[in-house]
Amino acid sequence: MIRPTCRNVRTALPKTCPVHAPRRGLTSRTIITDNKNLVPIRTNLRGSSLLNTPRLNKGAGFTREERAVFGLEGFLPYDVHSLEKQALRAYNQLLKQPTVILKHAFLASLRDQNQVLFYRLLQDHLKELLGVLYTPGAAEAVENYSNLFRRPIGCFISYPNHEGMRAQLEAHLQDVNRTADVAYHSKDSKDAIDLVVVTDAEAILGIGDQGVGGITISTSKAALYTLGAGINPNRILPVVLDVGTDNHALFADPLYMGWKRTRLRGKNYDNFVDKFIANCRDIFPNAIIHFEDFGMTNAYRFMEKYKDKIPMFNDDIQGTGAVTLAGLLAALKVSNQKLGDQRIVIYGAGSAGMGIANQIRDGLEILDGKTRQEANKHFWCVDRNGLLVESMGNNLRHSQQGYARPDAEIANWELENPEQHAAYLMDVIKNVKPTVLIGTSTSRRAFNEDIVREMAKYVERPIIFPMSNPTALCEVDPEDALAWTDGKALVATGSPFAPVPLPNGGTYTVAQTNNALVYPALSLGAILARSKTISPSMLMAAVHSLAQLSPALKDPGASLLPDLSEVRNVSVVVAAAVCRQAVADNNATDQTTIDIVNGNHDVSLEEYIKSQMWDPVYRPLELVD
Ligand SMILES: NC(=O)c1ccc[n+]([C@@H]2O[C@H](COP(=O)([O-])OP(=O)(O)OC[C@H]3O[C@@H](n4cnc5c(N)ncnc54)[C@H](O)[C@@H]3O)[C@@H](O)[C@H]2O)c1
Ligand SMILES: O=C(O)C[C@H](O)C(=O)O
Ligand SMILES: [Mn+2]
Repeated sequence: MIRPTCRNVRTALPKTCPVHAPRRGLTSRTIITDNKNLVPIRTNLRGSSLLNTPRLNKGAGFTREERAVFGLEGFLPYDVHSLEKQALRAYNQLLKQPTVILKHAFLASLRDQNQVLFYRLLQDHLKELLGVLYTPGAAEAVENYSNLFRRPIGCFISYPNHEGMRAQLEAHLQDVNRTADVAYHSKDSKDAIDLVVVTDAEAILGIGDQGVGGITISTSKAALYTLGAGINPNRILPVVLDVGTDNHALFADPLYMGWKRTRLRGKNYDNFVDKFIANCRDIFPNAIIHFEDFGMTNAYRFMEKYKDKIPMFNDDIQGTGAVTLAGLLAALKVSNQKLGDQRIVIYGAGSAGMGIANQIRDGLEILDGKTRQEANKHFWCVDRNGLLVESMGNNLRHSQQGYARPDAEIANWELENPEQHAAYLMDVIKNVKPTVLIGTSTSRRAFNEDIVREMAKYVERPIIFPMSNPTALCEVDPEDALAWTDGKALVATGSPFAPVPLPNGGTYTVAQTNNALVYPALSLGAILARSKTISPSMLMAAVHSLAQLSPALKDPGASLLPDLSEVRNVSVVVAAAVCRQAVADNNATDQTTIDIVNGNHDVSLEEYIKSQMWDPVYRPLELVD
């Protein structure tokens, strides 16, 4: 039980209300005891307006008293149903949907009707439904966005309307503030948004440019924030920046709903994104900005520009780097190896690939005391044109440059196809004899039998992480990787896979190395700390805390990382590590969190984090004029 610790109880609330205001003059958050779900939400909506407001609607769950107060009796069938009963009905309806895409559409429409029920249904069946809502189901939903469209969710910032951008964002703020939720909002109306998840949809998962349909990746990531870290869904703004599309199929589709122009590039694009960031900082000054699925060059440029100035991160680069290093550290525990002894091949040197390299490189520097130059030598990065080598010069992207190998290194290699004047994956495997092979190439089945068997010739426990999403783009099926290595490979994938029966009996549980195991907690920690930036040390704290939760540490045959359906428990631990690091680095500005981390409070950090997490339950409603 969390005891109330702040002194100024808000007078406007009933005496029993467990809400305590922050001390004056500090930027601390409201502390809510574990009775937070009893705090009423105030609204002036009644009748069908209330039923049509998903964040307040309870449908058949409205009590008799609420039906009387809010004028609902004539709008609802008589019987009052519990949330459990409603969730059962919704689940039965979902099961009748024959395909993943129809299940996804059903969930989207439920989210549009009754927010609590949507999250409750998902929470009750998380393992089963994650693949529908998130990867891989989200990929199909993005591709089919304009055809399946019913009602918009999220925020659409379209270039042709750029002059009205500020007003459009302010309209979203007003929309949130219209339902003052005193359990989560401070009095400052600008404090209504904790998190902005933004994509420009140029590189959605591994399926490329998806134009306005990219909103579904922002809304799916947002839902995972709520399910995975209890971030209040009404305090997250999912955004698509519609800057046109270079996807010909979308152009040809008469039902396409985005801006039908080729993608904006150059100065106008930069100004547009900068203006978006500036507006967000002004209108939602406390919000973390999560960048998702931007094209590689833009992803790195904007991350470099803002990461030391504002609380932002790029999930594909930094979130993916963090989850992969955590998985790798767990795998090395199983194989009894040191990070500093690894030879690492990254196949697909894009946003995710180079983000992974950067995070492992940071690990080599911090954990093994290597210099940057020494650390870089542990990597061989292979892209479309083969192994990255120094003579590629200006053809190398900025983020790839430190990792290019000297040309002299491959001069004596016997290449499979010497006429191509480049070393490809098989050449690298034969000559480097890597211990770790990571796939972020979107190249389906690129780790074929020859590649995997060749790798396994030289290494006792090959570590193979085919990270590409969705499932169909995975570089190797875990079942194959295990069969070709006599069950010795340590495998983890980006998309979910079923456990694999092993040749010698037993099964291998395939860890899902998906950034969803990290980003919800990373942001939750940063939100609670109100950290000025999301620093490398906060990311490293997330890595270590996640790696320590690896089931494989206790049982070498178990999954390398906790199951994604456990993400809510994982997030408490990881967010605590992130908060502690933010405080240790003087990066935190929230006085309550600072006090708790420093032990100057009678709640533990973990208890406090749990108390701040939003639960899918019906809260009381209070009618106001
Ligand atoms: N598991 C996770 O958490 C996670 C996170 C982010 C991205 N991903 C996945 O990683 C993949 C890449 O995403 P990204 O954002 O880095 O995209 P990206 O476009 O930035 O990078 C892909 C890179 O792969 C290269 N490539 C393409 N075909 C190749 C081939 N045949 N051989 C070698 N290289 C090839 C491209 O040139 C590019 O550099 C996607 O499938 C994405 O879903 C997974
Ligand atoms: O969305 C995911 O499942 C992970 C990642 O961000 C990706 O782009 O593949
Ligand atoms: Mn992504």
